[in-house]
Amino acid sequence: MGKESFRTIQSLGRDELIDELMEHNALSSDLVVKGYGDDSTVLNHQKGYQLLSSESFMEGVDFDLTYVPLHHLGYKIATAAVSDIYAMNGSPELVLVNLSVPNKISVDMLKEIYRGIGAAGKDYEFQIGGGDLTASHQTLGISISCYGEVAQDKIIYRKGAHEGDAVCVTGDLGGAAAGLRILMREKRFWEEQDQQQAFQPDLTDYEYVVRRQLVPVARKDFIEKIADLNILPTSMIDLTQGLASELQHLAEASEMGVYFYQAALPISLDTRRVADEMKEDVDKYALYGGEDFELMFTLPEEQVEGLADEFSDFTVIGQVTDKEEGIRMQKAEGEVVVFDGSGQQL
Ligand SMILES: Nc1ncnc2c1ncn2[C@@H]1O[C@H](COP(=O)(O)OP(=O)(O)O)[C@@H](O)[C@H]1O
Ligand SMILES: Cc1ncc(C[n+]2csc(CCOP(=O)(O)OP(=O)(O)O)c2C)c(N)n1
Ligand SMILES: [Mg+2]
Repeated sequence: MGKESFRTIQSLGRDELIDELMEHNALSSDLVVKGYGDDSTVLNHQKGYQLLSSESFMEGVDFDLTYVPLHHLGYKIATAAVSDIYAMNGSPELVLVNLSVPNKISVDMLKEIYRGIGAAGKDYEFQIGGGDLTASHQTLGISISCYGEVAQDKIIYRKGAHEGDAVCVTGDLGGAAAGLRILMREKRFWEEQDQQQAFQPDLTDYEYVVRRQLVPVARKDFIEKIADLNILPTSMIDLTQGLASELQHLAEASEMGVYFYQAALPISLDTRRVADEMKEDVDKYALYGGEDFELMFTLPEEQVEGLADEFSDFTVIGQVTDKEEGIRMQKAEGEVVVFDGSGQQL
């Protein structure tokens, strides 16, 4: 391939890349209700829909073995995979685990990863159904595909948000990014020492954010609560990447705009404390940090109170607007900023 034809992945962007790759897909099976482009793939099923989601973690890109306990790694990747099933209002049933294993990883280390996946299986109620195992030269790679189910009249897509709906998020945002900052700082500190000792930082002051990074929890509780209350959000997505990017995904799929308030972003005090210490803007953790695995959903205004009466761990951050209005954030001081197509703030 000539050098002029070498297009870098960065030059295209993630969503455009996936679109281009998928141009090679030749078939459109009757089984498939929604192919790629939402949190899970949706298939027809006698009783409802089947859901499929997939997550890959590469050492050095998605995790760093210096500071990630292996059972946490197993739990976290399972969380990431089931979170996409919950984001469709489904329940996970089974996962397939693919491992690419370098020589530096022992049997006991792999068993630790599986202990984490098994613990997630108990919490989220899925079975480990099989997988694949291959060797790798240097780096550990793990991928989990998750199979789940949802009743036809309960499925929630990214599309479906209506003008005027409240835009809501569960839990708090930016904690995982704050935790990553702390772990990276401690690693740098350790590297600057003579590295005689194993990496054993004292993280007691940062317990909350470090847990948010290492062992995030998918919001099964929210899915169960809305089922109990018979509340059906009009659209939903999980927050794997930062809020800005997922707002873009939801707004685009729904062909709507979103107006939201910076001051309304739910951010814990522990997360704020880390940003202060790092002299960084905490809202950037929430907007661009990612890995919070919270759910963002839209709900007709008149249903918000009913949900709030029964479930307190969610926040209204704004409302759905006309598509022409784009994605806009009103800053605490009143200034309004627009987000462009890539989710970056203009
Ligand atoms: N390599 C790929 N080929 C085809 N589709 C892909 C690929 N990677 C991701 N997708 C699809 O793009 C959509 C978004 O994926 P992704 O950004 O990984 O979402 P999430 O953050 O919810 O895991 C999904 O529908 C997924 O199936
Ligand atoms: C060593 C290390 N580097 C970076 C991160 C941060 N990180 C890893 S995955 C991720 C979220 C986005 O992941 P991506 O693969 O783009 O998401 P998906 O395919 O699931 O949408 C972030 C912020 C991390 N946790 N550990
Ligand atoms: Mg998702």
